[in-house]
Amino acid sequence: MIFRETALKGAYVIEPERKEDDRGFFARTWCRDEFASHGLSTTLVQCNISYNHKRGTLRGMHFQKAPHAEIKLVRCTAGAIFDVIVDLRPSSSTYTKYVSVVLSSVNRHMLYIPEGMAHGFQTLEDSTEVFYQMSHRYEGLSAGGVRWNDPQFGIAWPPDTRIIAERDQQYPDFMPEKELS
Ligand SMILES: Cc1cn([C@H]2C[C@H](O)[C@@H](COP(=O)(O)OP(=O)(O)O[C@H]3O[C@H](C)C(=O)[C@H](O)[C@H]3O)O2)c(=O)[nH]c1=O
Repeated sequence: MIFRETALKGAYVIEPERKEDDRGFFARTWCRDEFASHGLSTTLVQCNISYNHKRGTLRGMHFQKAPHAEIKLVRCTAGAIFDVIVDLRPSSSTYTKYVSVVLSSVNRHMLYIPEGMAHGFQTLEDSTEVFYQMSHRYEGLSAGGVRWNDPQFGIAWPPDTRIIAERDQQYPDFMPEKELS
């Protein structure tokens, strides 16, 4: 796998290395030793699927509050997503900055998301499916979120007619520091 750190420290775009032959190709999408050698978590507690009927479906921006903060490895196994992470680590030099990347069933790129980041995506195609590996179990009572269109972050989402859950529309404006309490 090829690991490229993003502008947000600790977040990586990971590209599977294809072993091609005339049948097609084989590639690893996760390897404990390779992840450990890059200083990335090898803790796997839960795997999730997110299936989305329509292009323009926007889920996020979500995180779990401490002590249930989670590391995520996200990839798109059908269709394509505009994937976004926001740095919510007050001590980080990129606090409140975001990074976006297109993950698709064609490029097979993955996004490794460390603790302290909000994550969300907008689907770019109908029938888009996302696969997650999580370092921590789901703790609904620790679920936190910031709003996808919060001016504090200024995320440049692809223009589209969006499908967004009521909860995701209603997060209050981000208040630095207070949000992470
Ligand atoms: C995340 C999660 C949810 N659920 C249940 C809770 C609800 O009954 C149902 C849908 O949950 P929710 O509406 O929070 O799903 P999303 O809006 O897709 O949330 C996800 O969207 C953004 C993009 C993320 O990065 C997280 O994976 C996650 O927060 O699944 C579970 O049972 N286990 C889980 O790990």
